[in-house]
Amino acid sequence: MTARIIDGKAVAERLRGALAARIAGLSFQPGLRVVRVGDDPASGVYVRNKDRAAAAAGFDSATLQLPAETTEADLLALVARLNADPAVDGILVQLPLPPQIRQEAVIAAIDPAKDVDGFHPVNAGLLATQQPGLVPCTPKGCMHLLREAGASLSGARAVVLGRSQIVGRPMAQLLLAADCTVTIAHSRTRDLAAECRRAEILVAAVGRPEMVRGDWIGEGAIVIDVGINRLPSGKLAGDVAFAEAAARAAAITPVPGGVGPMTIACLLENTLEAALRRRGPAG
Ligand SMILES: Nc1nc2c(c(=O)[nH]1)N[C@@H](CN(C=O)c1ccc(C(=O)N[C@@H](CCC(=O)O)C(=O)O)cc1)CN2
Repeated sequence: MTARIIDGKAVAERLRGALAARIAGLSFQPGLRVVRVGDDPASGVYVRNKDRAAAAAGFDSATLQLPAETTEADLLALVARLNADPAVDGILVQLPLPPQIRQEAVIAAIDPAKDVDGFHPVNAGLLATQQPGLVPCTPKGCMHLLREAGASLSGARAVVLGRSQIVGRPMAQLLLAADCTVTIAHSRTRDLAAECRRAEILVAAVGRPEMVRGDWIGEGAIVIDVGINRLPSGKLAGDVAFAEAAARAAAITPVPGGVGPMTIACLLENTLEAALRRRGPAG
């Protein structure tokens, strides 16, 4: 079998186009503020791409850049100001944060109604209890891609490799809500390869370049690779050994050009959703 490549860049472009059309019909511009602390170069690229995509789709978007030595108290004060600003519908604090700032404290300080990352415990709880809330962008993007690949989810055996708060756990919740039979596998799982091989849908989110080898893939599986790992050569690699896996899978996402662009498109989707919930269609 040679896998169909799931083109995340194209799907993201379509989604951004659809969002732009919806925003053009509104009487207000949904507001997004991205906060970057320090000068992590990868974060710089992601934040610029978010700003560019948001502006092109018609959002009122701005990045607030803070120095690397910013204190937790200063960042919390900025979050409080953004929470109170009626022009701001979505707040995203770019991760990772410098070591003097507790990520959980900052996430917990964001108004859940403006938490377009979907990381706040209130939004995590709403997802876990199948109530409407803001859903983390990367898992949401993976669900879009699975639908795009024509995956029939109901009753399918899905394995999520990785148990992070940001990707693995919410991904498992979304697959469960779509009636998959879900296994979360992780570093302590016995015989990871065998668990993965049983999957009809495999979502790899471990952050280890090409850890998932071709013989971990069940014949005809749909493989979603969340990993974006920078190799010493400067090249990007996913968590899945792409060529080996593509020889067995029915469909697979590439890196780059798979899940990454969907993360940004879903951030915009969440910002529009947050704006409409807060303001209603007339603003
Ligand atoms: N507050 C958040 N911080 C971080 C998140 C997040 O969802 N919220 N996710 C990642 C980084 N990220 C978005 O912030 C992100 C990563 C990668 C891409 C992307 O489009 N990647 C391209 C390749 C880009 C390159 O050349 O480096 C691709 O995969 O095609 C978008 C967003 C951590 N922080």
